[in-house]
Amino acid sequence: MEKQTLSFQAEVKQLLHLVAHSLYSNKEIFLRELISNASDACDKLRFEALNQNSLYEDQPNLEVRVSFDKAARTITISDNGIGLSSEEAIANLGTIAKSGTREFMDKLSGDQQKDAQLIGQFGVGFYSGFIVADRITVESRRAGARPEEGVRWSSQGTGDFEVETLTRERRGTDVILHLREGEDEYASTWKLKSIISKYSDHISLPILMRKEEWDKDKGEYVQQDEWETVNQAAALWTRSKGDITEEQYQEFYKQISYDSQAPLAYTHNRVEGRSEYTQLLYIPAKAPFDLWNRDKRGGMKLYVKRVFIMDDAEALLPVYLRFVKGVIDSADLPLNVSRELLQESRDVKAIREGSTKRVLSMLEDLAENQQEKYASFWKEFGAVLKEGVGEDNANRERLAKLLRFASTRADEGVSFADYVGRMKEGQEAIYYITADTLAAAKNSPQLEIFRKKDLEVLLLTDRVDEWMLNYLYEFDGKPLQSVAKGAVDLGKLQDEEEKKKAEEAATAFKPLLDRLKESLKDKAKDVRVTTRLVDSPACLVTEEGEMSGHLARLLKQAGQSAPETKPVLEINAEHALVQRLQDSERFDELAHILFDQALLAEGGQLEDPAAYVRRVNALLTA
Ligand SMILES: Nc1ncnc2c1ncn2[C@@H]1O[C@H](COP(=O)(O)OP(=O)(O)OP(=O)(O)O)[C@@H](O)[C@H]1O
Repeated sequence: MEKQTLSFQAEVKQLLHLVAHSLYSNKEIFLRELISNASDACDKLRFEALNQNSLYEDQPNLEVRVSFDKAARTITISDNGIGLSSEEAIANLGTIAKSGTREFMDKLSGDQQKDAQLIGQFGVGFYSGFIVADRITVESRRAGARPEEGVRWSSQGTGDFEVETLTRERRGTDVILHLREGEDEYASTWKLKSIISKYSDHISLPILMRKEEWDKDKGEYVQQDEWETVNQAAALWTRSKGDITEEQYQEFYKQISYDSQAPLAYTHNRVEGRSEYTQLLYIPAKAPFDLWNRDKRGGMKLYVKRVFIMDDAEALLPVYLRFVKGVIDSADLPLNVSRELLQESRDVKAIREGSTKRVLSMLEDLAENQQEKYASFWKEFGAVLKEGVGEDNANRERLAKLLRFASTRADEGVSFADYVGRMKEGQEAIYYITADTLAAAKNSPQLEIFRKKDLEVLLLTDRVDEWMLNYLYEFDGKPLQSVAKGAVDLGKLQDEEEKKKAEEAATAFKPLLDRLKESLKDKAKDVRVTTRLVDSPACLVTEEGEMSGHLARLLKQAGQSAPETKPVLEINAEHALVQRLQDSERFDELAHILFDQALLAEGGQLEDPAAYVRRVNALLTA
């Protein structure tokens, strides 16, 4: 192939610009990224060679070599992994194949610090070489290809790159960084070694560098021909816990997660028994930018007997734990296991169940012993954990204990157990209300009687709450009851006198109720007198068993159809407005205003806002 000049994909150009402008605060990560790619390339070779042993050619020992040339001002990262064909070099080093690239680019704010963090999460990979290099040359030959099928790729990291054919005896890849002006400090054994031990110690392959010896005559260290291994070269999770430092656990996490922050918690175990595997699971401190994308599940890496099998092995954990990052290394699965096979495997099922339990134990431990950490976990991932209540029957009770809510007592951090502990004598149910925002929930008229009687009500404002409540009926034998559904029945908490008063009011107001029903027959299913209101004249409630107004609105917003159910209008017989209604000449107008205001108060939208404004204005000018 003649030398060709090709243009980078638009996203790569954008990314390169960011690499040069946002990542300078942590330059040394380039080495971690390139060593990680080299190690991935060796993993890929080992995997392909399972079916084709000849790919090893005459070099069965996989390794990464890091070297430098002070005079030429270059650093070279070499591996004898799978290598690249010309087509692969063009495709893989000219574009970003990752899904979600667009979405990622849209998130960038222009604020360099924030963007640098996001880029960290996304992983700049190969392109991070341009942090310290103003030209990168890649020389490679794919395992199994002929020597004359090698490729040289080269770019200055701006608009385009060059590719040409190359004859190369060795399989695998050399990445040669031509250092930028002022970056010469990286061309040093000491510097490179220290970066490797900081970031890449856990890489399971040997990373080799040339030995150096002190030359008395020259008065400096001189490179020898001999190479030495400069990392531990044992996959971190295979080592015993006692031999791993906190820093090493954290560094490994950063490596697999692209998160620049330390994890919130982790657990590392060797599981024996029916299924044998090692698990190393981390809970991040912060939610990634694409947490809400249920299809994006990049957390878990699967190894079988230390051979890397796949990234994003979603079968290893349920969807609601998609924020967990980590590694599973199975001793039982076949090496040629595919994604499809994983779904059906009994061993994988055992791993999934075991890992789910481990994560839940880790969370329980935080909730019990490190409440601040748990609160911060909850803020980041609580809403995702709630999905588990619907999805994971087996662990529903454990999950329910981990839930935290706002309530009329505290704006956050209330557990069911806290609530139950504070229940009044005679209180039989756990009361809750759902709304779009905390303010709307707090100010809802439906809460008035509960406030008056000093009964705590949970305020649920996550979108997933309504859905979750379809699966959660009770906690600790106490039913969950919406304060906006059905007639309010405080049971033993209501005294006889109140009950009597309500009944009397219902009889006395019968004619008024009949008129209201007639006026509002297109809007309200029923109109009744209630004791749940103290300060407000009216509110809307849903019949027991019907979909709440809040959920119906959420579904509509999401473009789904919701059954058209009419709410019940409840009125406060003691309110001045209701009293005035009795003998008003503008009965019909007032009736509609009463209904519309009740709808507004619960966060609903008026079907005909203009008519509402007209009615109110007519009253104001009357
Ligand atoms: N040393 C290498 N040997 C073989 N292929 C490589 C090597 N380095 C990079 N590549 C190829 O180039 C692609 C792009 O690398 P890059 O580091 O940008 O992204 P990635 O490795 O896919 O993702 P990430 O680094 O975020 O995990 C890789 O997927 C791989 O196919």
